[in-house]
Amino acid sequence: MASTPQAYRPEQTLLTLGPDFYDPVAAADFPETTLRFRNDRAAADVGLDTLGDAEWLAHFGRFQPLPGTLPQPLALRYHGHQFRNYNPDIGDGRGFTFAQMRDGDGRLMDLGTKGSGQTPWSRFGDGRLTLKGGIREILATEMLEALNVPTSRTLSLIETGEELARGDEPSPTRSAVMVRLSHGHVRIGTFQRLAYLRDEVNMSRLVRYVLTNLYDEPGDDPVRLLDLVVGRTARLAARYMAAGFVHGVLNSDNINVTAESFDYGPWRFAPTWDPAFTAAYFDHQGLYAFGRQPEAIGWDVMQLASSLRLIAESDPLIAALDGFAPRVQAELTAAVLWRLGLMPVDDLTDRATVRAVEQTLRTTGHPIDRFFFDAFGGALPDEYGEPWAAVRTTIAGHRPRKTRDDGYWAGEPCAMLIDEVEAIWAPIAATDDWSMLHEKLSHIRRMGAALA
Ligand SMILES: Nc1ncnc2c1ncn2[C@@H]1O[C@H](COP(=O)(O)OP(=O)(O)OP(=O)(O)O)[C@@H](O)[C@H]1O
Repeated sequence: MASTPQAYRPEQTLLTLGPDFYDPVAAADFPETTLRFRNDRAAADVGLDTLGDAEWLAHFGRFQPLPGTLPQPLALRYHGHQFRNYNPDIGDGRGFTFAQMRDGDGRLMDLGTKGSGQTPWSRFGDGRLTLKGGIREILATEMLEALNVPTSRTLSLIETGEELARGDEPSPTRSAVMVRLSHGHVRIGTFQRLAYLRDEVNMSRLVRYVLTNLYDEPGDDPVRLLDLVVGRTARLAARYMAAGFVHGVLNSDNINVTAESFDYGPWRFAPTWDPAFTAAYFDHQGLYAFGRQPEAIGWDVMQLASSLRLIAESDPLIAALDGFAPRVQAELTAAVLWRLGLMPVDDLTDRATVRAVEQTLRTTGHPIDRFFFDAFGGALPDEYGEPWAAVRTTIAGHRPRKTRDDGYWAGEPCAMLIDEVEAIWAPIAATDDWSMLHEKLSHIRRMGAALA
């Protein structure tokens, strides 16, 4: 991420896809707009940190267009497999792409919304987001960013003064509108929709759009695109595992082809290394359980390959898909070593280290966050007894990537288990006390700085 102040560089590249990809929409007219969270660190990466609070509210609560970018919000069209069932009736039902711009690294970024009102794709929904849902999204994105998982970032959360009815929250519950900063909003489901419609022209156009604008590789080769997506999604799956994160709803409409993680609904962090740990209460089969996430993401990428069959031969697509499992393995090794603050040695040694860590975490049921905190830099404290012998030996064979000088290591590990999420929400719900949230965010950012 760029560290110097960035100029605001607006774009409207999305319009080059043409009107078959989206529907112009308008934001809801909210009874109030109260600023609850502005992410100036993310804003600085796209030159928006100079906005005053009044301008911030005007753009991210009232959706007055930002200069030079999209003239009107666009609700994107997409389909997707939800828990393996194909659903052709989805699309942006409570959000839209509001603006596009370059970040400090020159990447094309989107500002997308959640809870901004109804669209042609709302079906039975109210188009709204609960305040608690927005806060959960802030917590997930900040934690994942600190733990080196590629993720969308929560740019803004504004409370909107409506009363919402929800089955999974005591109702009525408070409303909010969120803006996220994402490296594109092209989902695997965006491709699936075109395959479903057998629309070859737009499929080729979408391949070109993604390669040119999101992968910086001008071209139109669907196999090349699949190969790039395989590599990036393998990395995402591995980093979820090393972070102990369970996304909860890895449907194909929730997989961005840039493999930036997004859409934080019923997510949880796993307290222990339990492959069967499940986040969503409605995931009765454990389809998206902690240990099944690589398989779930791989399945979604297979749907991308099937969609691309519309314009490509199957053999090279299958060959590209075959790269997924080995890449997950290699990325998992790298991600676990990174979280341990260790340098790689050689392939065999690195894999042995990661295998020992995984097995011992699983058999001991030791808290994940505690272990990575204690083991950072390669020396396990004495309290870790006999069951940890193999881990102690293997990690000592690596040079540290970083020392433990940072003040973060003198405190307690920063975790984000469900009880703490609820504990952060409770004082906001009861007395509008936001202090716990802000304390937590600063602890998360201290962890991020200590790990980076
Ligand atoms: N309250 C709602 N009103 C209208 N549509 C909704 C609502 N909640 C969810 N949807 C729609 O249902 C589908 C699945 O919802 P999901 O929770 O995966 O997405 P989301 O959180 O709304 O958005 P995103 O995937 O962009 O983060 C999407 O098409 C979404 O727009």
